[in-house]
Amino acid sequence: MSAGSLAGSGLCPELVEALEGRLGIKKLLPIQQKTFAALGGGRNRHFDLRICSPTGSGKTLAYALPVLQEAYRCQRAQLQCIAILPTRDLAMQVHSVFSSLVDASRTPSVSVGLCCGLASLEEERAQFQPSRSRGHRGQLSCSAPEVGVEEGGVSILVATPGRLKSHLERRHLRLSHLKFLVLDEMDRLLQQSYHDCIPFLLEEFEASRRLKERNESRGMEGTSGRTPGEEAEASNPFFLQPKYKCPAPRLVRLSVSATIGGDSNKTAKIQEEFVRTVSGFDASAGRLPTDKYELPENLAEFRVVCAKERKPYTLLDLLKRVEKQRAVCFTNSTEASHLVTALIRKTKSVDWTCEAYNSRRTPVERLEALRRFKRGEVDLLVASDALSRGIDMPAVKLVINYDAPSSTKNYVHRVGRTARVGEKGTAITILGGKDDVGAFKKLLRKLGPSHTFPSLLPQKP
Ligand SMILES: Nc1ncnc2c1ncn2[C@@H]1O[C@H](COP(=O)(O)OP(=O)(O)OP(=O)(O)O)[C@@H](O)[C@H]1O
Repeated sequence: MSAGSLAGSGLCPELVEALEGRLGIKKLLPIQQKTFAALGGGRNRHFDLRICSPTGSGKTLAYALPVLQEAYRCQRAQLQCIAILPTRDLAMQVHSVFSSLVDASRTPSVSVGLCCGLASLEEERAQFQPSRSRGHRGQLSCSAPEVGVEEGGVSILVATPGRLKSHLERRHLRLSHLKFLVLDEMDRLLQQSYHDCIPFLLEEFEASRRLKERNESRGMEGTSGRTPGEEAEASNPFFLQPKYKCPAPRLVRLSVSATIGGDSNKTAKIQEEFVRTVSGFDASAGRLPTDKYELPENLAEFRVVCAKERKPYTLLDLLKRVEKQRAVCFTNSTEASHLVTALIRKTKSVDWTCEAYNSRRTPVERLEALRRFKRGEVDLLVASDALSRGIDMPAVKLVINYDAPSSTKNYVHRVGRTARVGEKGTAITILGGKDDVGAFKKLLRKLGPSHTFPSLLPQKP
């Protein structure tokens, strides 16, 4: 059996079938193997976990697989996992990863919901309503329902912070069975103004757990025997045995990012307990990459230097020089993204088709732009940093930084849209004058002594 093969991975048959059949995945990537092992296939919930690994290394499935395996094991229509993503586009992307696996596995007790503001609060709330007609093999909880809170409904909820908070404030969600809280792009979630959602969620979870314990001690909950899920587990060799029996559900926080920082003041907000790290970073395996980031292995980096005011011409010249391919061009603002798009479209001698992708466009327009890009109808997406984090575009070959990135993290996430999952990719940064060159040199120092400053783009690459 080869390393990482699905057959020897400990994954349940539903997931193996879904991965192979729906996603065409034949083996697990290193960060996926490590995370699955650390979490004992979703059963080991004795510590919180930070999942740190370079862009495009497969972190989404790294957390999705143990979460789903645990949901299949339990076979209960209860909310077991909330995954929080900083933007709507990312939430939709992660929702579609979970959904494609769940749809392919045809396990009616497990379902996935999405709350990111695409629909009204009431429409989103409908996902949390019990759906007894689904004929799930598990059972709805015997515990007394909390006032205003629905039982049943989705097992995995993917949400943006603001929207999740709105549902929590209205008590639309029952949290007492929650096992996993995923904070994807954790460092960005903590940066944004709405990060107060996370302490709020943790407080709600605690309150809900206390209520459940009170109810149990008053004899209101009558589950003494094994659940159907536990019965199935006892005879199922695919589920790993836990080292210790877990008492009441413990909330495991899974923090995920290619650039998790070591700022303990910020991470304190997440209230991690006995935190461990699984790392896909070679040099710092087992430790947090606090001030050191890593780029994808097969990334070729170049720079082009020009006078500030000549940047538009330099970009056009670049597009004429390099072979037309699927590419993303980053700007530092939505205005610049629109201006650059208009410029390329107007320039007859440049035959790249392009679209603007930024926060000024509606979510539907952005989704459509992404779809057209993925279908190959658009060669170049001109994006503000709305696209720099997490968006998965497997076939991107080239990233152009029209505006120099503002930080090391920003550079890592931008260029990480290419050279994903072992593919080759190129990043070209346009530097407008000495100041840009100096600032860029400074921010790249954080990539460590082994990183060499990108060379000048050859005349004929
Ligand atoms: N085991 C696997 N085998 C082959 N491809 C995989 C595997 N797991 C994931 N992928 C693919 O790898 C790509 C990148 O995965 P993903 O988006 O999870 O990366 P990431 O590490 O979260 O990146 P980022 O840090 O940029 O968000 C996706 O297209 C995904 O389908």
